[in-house]
Amino acid sequence: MTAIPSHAELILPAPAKLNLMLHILGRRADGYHELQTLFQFLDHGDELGFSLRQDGEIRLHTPIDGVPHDSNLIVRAAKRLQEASGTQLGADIWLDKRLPMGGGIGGGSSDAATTLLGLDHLWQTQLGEDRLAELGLTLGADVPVFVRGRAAFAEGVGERLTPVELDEPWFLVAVPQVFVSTAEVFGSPELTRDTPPIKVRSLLAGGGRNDCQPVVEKRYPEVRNALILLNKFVSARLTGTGACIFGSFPNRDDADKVARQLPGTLPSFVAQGRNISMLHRRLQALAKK
Ligand SMILES: C[C@@](CO)(OP(=O)(O)O)[C@H](O)COP(=O)(O)OP(=O)(O)OC[C@H]1O[C@@H](n2ccc(N)nc2=O)[C@H](O)[C@@H]1O
Ligand SMILES: Nc1ncnc2c1ncn2[C@@H]1O[C@H](COP(=O)(O)OP(=O)(O)O)[C@@H](O)[C@H]1O
Repeated sequence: MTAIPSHAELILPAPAKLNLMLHILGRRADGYHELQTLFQFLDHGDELGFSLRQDGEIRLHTPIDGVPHDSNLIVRAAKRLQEASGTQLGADIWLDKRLPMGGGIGGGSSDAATTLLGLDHLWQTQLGEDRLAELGLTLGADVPVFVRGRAAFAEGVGERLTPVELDEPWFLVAVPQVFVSTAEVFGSPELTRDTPPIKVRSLLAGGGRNDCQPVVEKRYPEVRNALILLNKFVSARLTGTGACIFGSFPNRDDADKVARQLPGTLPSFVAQGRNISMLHRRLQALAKK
């Protein structure tokens, strides 16, 4: 059952992402970390529904437990777009939450990007992708890549994006049942922050790792145990700061077979890696209508 009513005027996906690798190069004066990371989208995600309101109100009708209405990235994104565009319009919004939260697969950031693009379309504010990516960055480091919708090599804190063409394998993503705090991982004394920068070309030839993984494995036994388990079938790696881990397969069947062998205590899903996000594919289809 979807949480989105059939009368919603616009229904759009908010896909997950994976960090196929994540290197930490250093720490900036403001405490944020300089990264190099490779983002690819998954054909699996949340879904959002939008309808116009003439009274300027932003109403999210599907609250998330533990996230107050005005802190929800969807509401924050909608308000940021109202301020930036000066529109007098508002919106009713519904979220069908399918992605695990705080899992390193970017659900909150993707919801924010889908809200920016969806309302820009509905309100006809026509801010353009550059301005929307800029607005997105004020909501979170991962929002711009979802606004752009192209698999990318990211530098800086994730905002300097170079689009890349990657293979599109199938991924098995396992979801250890633990919440990993991004701030705790980045704040850990044992985190290595001195990986030398690499060129995107050498990365595409293969390789890379996730520098956060040793810290997360040490602090979160649930993640360490899940990695041990998945590594029995496929080379497994952490995405972002976790808790989700993933392995890649040449086809869906192989991924499904491994998924069936994981214990019930380790939920998982299978999805294809995509270089153009399904949000953008949907928006392109709408533009052609
Ligand atoms: C690590 C990545 C990789 O894609 O993803 P996730 O695991 O969150 O999905 C992101 O860079 C996460 O970016 P984002 O999700 O915006 O992080 P935030 O919640 O804003 O950051 C939480 C905290 O982590 C630290 N932080 C975050 C990003 C960064 N480049 N350096 C940092 O030091 C900061 O202390 C910040 O206050
Ligand atoms: N719409 C939203 N969806 C998910 N999380 C949200 C949302 N709005 C705010 N948040 C907050 O952002 C945190 C990180 O969410 P999420 O993007 O799922 O994690 P990650 O960046 O690790 O993939 C959540 O724990 C929650 O407190």
